[in-house]
Amino acid sequence: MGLLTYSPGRTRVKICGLRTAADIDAAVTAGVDAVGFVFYPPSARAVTPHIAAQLIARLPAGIDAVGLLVNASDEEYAAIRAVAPITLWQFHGDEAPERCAQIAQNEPWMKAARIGKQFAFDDFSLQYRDADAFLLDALVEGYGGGGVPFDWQGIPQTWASENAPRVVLSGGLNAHNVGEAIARLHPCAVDVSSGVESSKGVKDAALMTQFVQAVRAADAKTSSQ
Ligand SMILES: O=C(O)c1ccccc1N[C@@H]1O[C@H](COP(=O)(O)O)[C@@H](O)[C@H]1O
Repeated sequence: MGLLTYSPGRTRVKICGLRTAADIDAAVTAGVDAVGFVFYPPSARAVTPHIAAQLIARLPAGIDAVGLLVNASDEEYAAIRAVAPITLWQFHGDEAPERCAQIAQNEPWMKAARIGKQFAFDDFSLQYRDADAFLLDALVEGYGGGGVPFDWQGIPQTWASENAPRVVLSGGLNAHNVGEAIARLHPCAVDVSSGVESSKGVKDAALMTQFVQAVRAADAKTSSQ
C-alpha cells in the first residue's frame, strides 16, 4: 500500500537506515510499509546508490523505497537516480520547497521538520504545502537519526488533527513509546531508526518486530475505543 496511504486505525510504518540484505528481509518480515536509505555520507547509516539498488531489488511490490537526502548536490542526486528506483523522497536538510520539488520531479516527497523548543507549525506547513507529507523529527546535531524524541505536547492540537493524514512522526521512537505517540497524534505513519538498533547503525531484527507489533497493538486499542 505504501507509506503515505492514509488509513485511520492502520498506522503505516517506515524503518530507516537499512544497510544489509538481512536488514531488508527482517523489516519485510516484520511488516513494514517502507524502508529508508540514507544518502548522507556523514551518517553511520549511509549507503551508496549501488548498495541501495541491490537492497531495493529484494523488496516485494507495495513497499516504498525511501531516499533520504540532506542538502544533496545535483551530482549526488543524479548518481542515486541513475541506479536506485526510489519511490518516495525524504528531504531532511535545509532544502527549500522549490529544491524538493525539483529533485523529486513528479514523485512523492516529504520534508522533515526539525522541531526544537519552539517551532512555527503553521509557517512550516504553509511553506511546504506541496509536500506529500510532513515528517516531524527532533532538532538534533547532524540533522537527524539521533534517537531523540521531541515534545509532542508542543504540537498544536488543531494543526495535528488537520494535518494527521500527511504527518509522519519520527524522532526517538521505539517499541515502548510508539503506542503513546499514536494514541496522542494519530499520524498517517511512524518512522524509526535508532529505536530498532542494537548499536549505532546496526539494525536488530527482534527490535524491528517488536516495533511493528507495538504499532499494531496501538492501532487495535484505538479501534476498540
Ligand atoms: O539516520 C540518520 O543517520 C539520519 C541522518 C541525517 C538525517 C536524518 C537521519 N535519520 C532520520 O532521522 C529520523 C529520526 O531517527 P531516530 O529514530 O530518532 O533515530 C528518522 O526520520 C530517520 O529517517
